[in-house]
Amino acid sequence: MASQVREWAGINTFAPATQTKLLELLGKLKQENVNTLTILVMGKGGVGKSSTVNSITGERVVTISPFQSEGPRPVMVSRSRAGFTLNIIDTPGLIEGGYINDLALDIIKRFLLNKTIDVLLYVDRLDAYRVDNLDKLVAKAITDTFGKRIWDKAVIALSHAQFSPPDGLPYDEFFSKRSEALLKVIRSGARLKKDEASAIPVVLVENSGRCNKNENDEKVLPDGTAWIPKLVGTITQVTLNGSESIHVDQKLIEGPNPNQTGKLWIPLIFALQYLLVIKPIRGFIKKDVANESRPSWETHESD
Ligand SMILES: Nc1nc2c(ncn2[C@@H]2O[C@H](COP(=O)(O)OP(=O)(O)OP(=O)(O)O)[C@@H](O)[C@H]2O)c(=O)[nH]1
Repeated sequence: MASQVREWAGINTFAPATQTKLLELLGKLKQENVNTLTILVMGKGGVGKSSTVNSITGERVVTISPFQSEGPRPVMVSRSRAGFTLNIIDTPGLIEGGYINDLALDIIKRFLLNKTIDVLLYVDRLDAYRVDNLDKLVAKAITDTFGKRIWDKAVIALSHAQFSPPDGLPYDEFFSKRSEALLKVIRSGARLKKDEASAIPVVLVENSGRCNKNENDEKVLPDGTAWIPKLVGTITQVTLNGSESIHVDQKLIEGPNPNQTGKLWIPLIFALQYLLVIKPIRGFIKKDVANESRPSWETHESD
């Protein structure tokens, strides 16, 4: 199967310094016997999911549109390099008209059947000023679909990182406030404990062609960090963090079967019905019959 996977040619488009760092990270994964890495990219519509997939691969593998794309279809891009396979699954936005797009979620689940998710890349924008109930619903939908443990394998990526915060607010302060607010709403939607949520790493992404570069021609954040190696480094850390990857099987897709669960109660309900209703009624009738005074005609006849 590996022979069908296309060579990861896009890595050659990165600045040499970025290429070196990426190859080092792939080497680190291979050293730990991780030869395949599958990243699931999720988030609301138009936040930069597809652009981030293209940035990581260094290729235009998925189409980008300024408008929310139509047709809720996930796409898996696979690339191999030096015996290592990278799979990235781009998914459609999870919100449609102010609600969770259940159809998109269902299609994503079925697309993932028999696949193993090593990392969940949850994308949102840095340049947003508030979180709302929709963010909470998205986090809840992800937990309801894949289970709470998927957040042990999560990295949050905030796109549009080359952004100037309003009112002269320092960039770091804006970033930490935005991260905190998002983690808080994810925590409540995903039903995570405080420490589980604060363990989720948040990294910055700038997909624009106008992203600043350093003297080595690497794409950098406003603080000078080369963001592609930083993002892939964080993905590597989460891959190797010891918590289990999420295998999507039929059972996970279908969830607990309510009919099956109901059936287990049937014998117990019958037993309780017998003990609490039928048995006492029988006893009561028997007692009643025994106590009944014989009718006068019966008494006469026997005289
Ligand atoms: N400046 C800037 N623009 C971005 C960035 N990421 C995405 N965009 C733009 O935002 C728009 C939406 O980006 P997409 O990558 O298609 O977003 P998406 O989340 O995949 O969208 P859907 O597939 O519709 O859910 C496009 O016009 C992108 O060019 C970023 O980091 N910086």
